[in-house]
Amino acid sequence: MCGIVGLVAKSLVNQTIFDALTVLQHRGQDAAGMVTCEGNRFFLRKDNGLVNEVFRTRHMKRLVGHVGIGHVRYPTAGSSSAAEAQPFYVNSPYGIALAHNGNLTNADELGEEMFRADLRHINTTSDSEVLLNVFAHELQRQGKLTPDADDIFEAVSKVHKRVKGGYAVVAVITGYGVLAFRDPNGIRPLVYGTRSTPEGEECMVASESVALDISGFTRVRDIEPGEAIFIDMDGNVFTRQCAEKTNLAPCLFEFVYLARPDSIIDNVNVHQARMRMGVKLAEKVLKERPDHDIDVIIPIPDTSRTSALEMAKHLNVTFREGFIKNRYIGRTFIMPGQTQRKKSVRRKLNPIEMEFKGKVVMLVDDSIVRGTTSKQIVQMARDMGARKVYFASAAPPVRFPNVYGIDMPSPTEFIAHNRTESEIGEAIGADWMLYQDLNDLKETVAEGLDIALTDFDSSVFDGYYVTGDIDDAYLERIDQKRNDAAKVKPESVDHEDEAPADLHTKIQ
Ligand SMILES: O=P(O)(O)OC[C@H]1O[C@H](OP(=O)(O)OP(=O)(O)O)[C@H](O)[C@@H]1O
Ligand SMILES: NC(=O)CC[C@H](N)C(=O)O
Ligand SMILES: [Mg+2]
Repeated sequence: MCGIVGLVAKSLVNQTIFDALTVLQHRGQDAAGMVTCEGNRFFLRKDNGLVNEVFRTRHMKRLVGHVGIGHVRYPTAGSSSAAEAQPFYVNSPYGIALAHNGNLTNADELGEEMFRADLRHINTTSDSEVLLNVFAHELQRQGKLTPDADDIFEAVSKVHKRVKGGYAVVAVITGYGVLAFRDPNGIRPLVYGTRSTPEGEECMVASESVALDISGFTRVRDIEPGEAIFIDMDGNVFTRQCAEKTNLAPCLFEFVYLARPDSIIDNVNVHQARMRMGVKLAEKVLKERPDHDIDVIIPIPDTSRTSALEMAKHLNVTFREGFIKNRYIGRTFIMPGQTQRKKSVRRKLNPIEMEFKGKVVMLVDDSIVRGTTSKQIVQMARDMGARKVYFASAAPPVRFPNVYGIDMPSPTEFIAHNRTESEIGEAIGADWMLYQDLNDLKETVAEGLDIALTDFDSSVFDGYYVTGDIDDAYLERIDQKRNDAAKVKPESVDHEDEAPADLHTKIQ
């Protein structure tokens, strides 16, 4: 789940895009990039690293123009080399740069089609480069010297016909403006907002509304599944539904873990949804063990804090921050390798002994995927003298691979693989294991909405894939290609050495 942003402003966009990317950093920590456009020229800076490492003052000074897009990357396809950082660029037609959150499930077939039928060259193993080329090809086929919004929307309609998977996209077309669109199931989030300035209205599109908030944009609405929005260079906004068949089925994991709590996604207040997850967990505790002996509820920071606090309140049990998080270490789950993830948990979280000693503790996390965090945390709680250690997860067991933009390709790597809930508890060393039920989780997200939200991409929990194109052979293929062992490279191999040479003018 990368983070994307697109902006058409009345003054330079570089700082506002930078600010947006810093609050979308939780969606991708591996690479960052930005393209700005002035007149008929693009300016590109992208590299591996966090936002404030990639964009130094010297780069920012040269990212000129009042139109641009940005990206933070968490790879789900191809390699993690800097050459696959986004945005990607093609010079024809017009000059287009594109950034993508999600994952295409037919990228291999499309890549082949690009080569054989569309006579286009793809230079990396990134699915996003394929997506850009499909769009470029379809826009070129409109055959216009100066395309208008209708031509651009027509090309997006064609993209929806060819591309499968999860995709929220921002693109900038040289001299014309910024385009954004969302897949027909609305799997990955996309929202837009506006800001008034003395020079006129400015428009931003982003993965999460928090990006709008911090720069004073007012959220207008989510982009609908299949819908596209085009903002021309003067800031005029055009929207159109470009897909024939749509069905809102947002990724349930966004609400559990991926998104920031201060975002609103598909009209769902993520913070409130997580609070309700805590209440549901408390209800389940009371149902399973009405005479429970929990002394204290301790969250595993950061993401579970919101639900753990509400769970404690509902159970009338003390809530304590027993683990202190090192604020300088990023999210462990989205780190690229298991060795790094494993090491990071201990460096990131340190227990406070008095909160554990002699107590029956209920640890709460938002989710358990590989069990990297929970195993170590339970052990830490015991080392601190906890009498009993219980564990609750605000999401059901993660049992199935994700194919829409979360790098979880390999079911055998999940702690829940071939284990019942109580066996998972044993595997992480907990005395009692409590999981949220899937229906309860869905209810916590959908509660209180004006328009009913009934469908979700809940594939990681139930193995149902909303795009309808996923079979066992596909899952087997991505497992072989992207499991942790397949990704491990000998220490001596420098990713930069394998990267295709830079083809485009890039600000160094
Ligand atoms: O079972 P695992 O494979 O360990 O994955 C699940 C854990 O990873 C995430 O935390 P992360 O450190 O990424 O981010 P957070 O600080 O936002 O909680 C998530 O919140 C769980 O704690
Ligand atoms: N997490 C994502 O959204 C990844 C986008 C794209 N598939 C990539 O690997 O770069
Ligand atoms: Mg966590």
